[in-house]
Amino acid sequence: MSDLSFTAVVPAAGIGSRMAADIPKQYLSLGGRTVLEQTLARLLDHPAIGRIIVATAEQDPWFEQLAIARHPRILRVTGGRERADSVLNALAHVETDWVLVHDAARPCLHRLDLDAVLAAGQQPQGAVLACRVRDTMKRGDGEGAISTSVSRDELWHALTPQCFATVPLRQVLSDALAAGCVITDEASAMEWAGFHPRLVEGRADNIKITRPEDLGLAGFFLQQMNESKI
Ligand SMILES: Nc1ccn([C@@H]2O[C@H](COP(=O)(O)OP(=O)(O)OP(=O)(O)O)[C@@H](O)[C@H]2O)c(=O)n1
Ligand SMILES: C[C@](O)(CO)[C@H](O)COP(=O)(O)O
Repeated sequence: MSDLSFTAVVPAAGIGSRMAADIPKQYLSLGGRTVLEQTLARLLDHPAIGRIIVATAEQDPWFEQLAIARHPRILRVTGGRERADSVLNALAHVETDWVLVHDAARPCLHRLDLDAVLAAGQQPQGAVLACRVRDTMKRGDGEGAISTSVSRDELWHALTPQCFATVPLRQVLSDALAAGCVITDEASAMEWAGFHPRLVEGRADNIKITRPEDLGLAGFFLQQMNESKI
């Protein structure tokens, strides 16, 4: 697939509160570049991806300092209060029939996983990269004790990229947010509208850098990836 049929949307407007760093986690150093630059490099390399629309915070002073900010395929737009708002703002600038949304905080995306979710996503239901739960899952009682165990059969971690037809996603995300739904990924909005996105099994090292311990892990995964030239 090399027809530039996808636009990538990269939500990068978060503050990284769980990372507890001095700057938003997408601008922390990883493998000699920022997290965001590492993520964008994975997307720029793919022949099916044309433009990349990066949603940053309105007052973000860091993005424009990056050389990649002047890349001809990259457009910066202003994000929103929540991740879903940032994605919706970016979707307003997507002109292709198909779009993939990928977190700025997920730099360890393997090419084969990106190939797979792009191939699976070009159909009405869309597709999300995901990995099966490995641990026994518990639901807490809210007071620090186990309420119950949750069957891990068919329990998945939703990752990104998540791929959909642009027009339906834009409309459904707008409607779901207007209806007051809590939307933490694009698939949630599509499910709310009755769609059943495909699950594309991906690698568990496609981690979302969220907490301090994730940065070192991401550095290790990236080093492994670069050594194996994936
Ligand atoms: N209003 C927001 C909130 C988040 N994001 C982006 O969505 C991705 C996933 O969100 P998350 O990991 O939750 O990032 P933060 O919101 O920055 O983290 P935290 O919840 O710890 O503050 C990140 O790339 C983040 O920059 C965004 O574009 N706009
Ligand atoms: C989109 C996502 O990465 C899929 O797991 C996740 O929902 C983002 O959640 P966050 O709370 O915005 O990090």
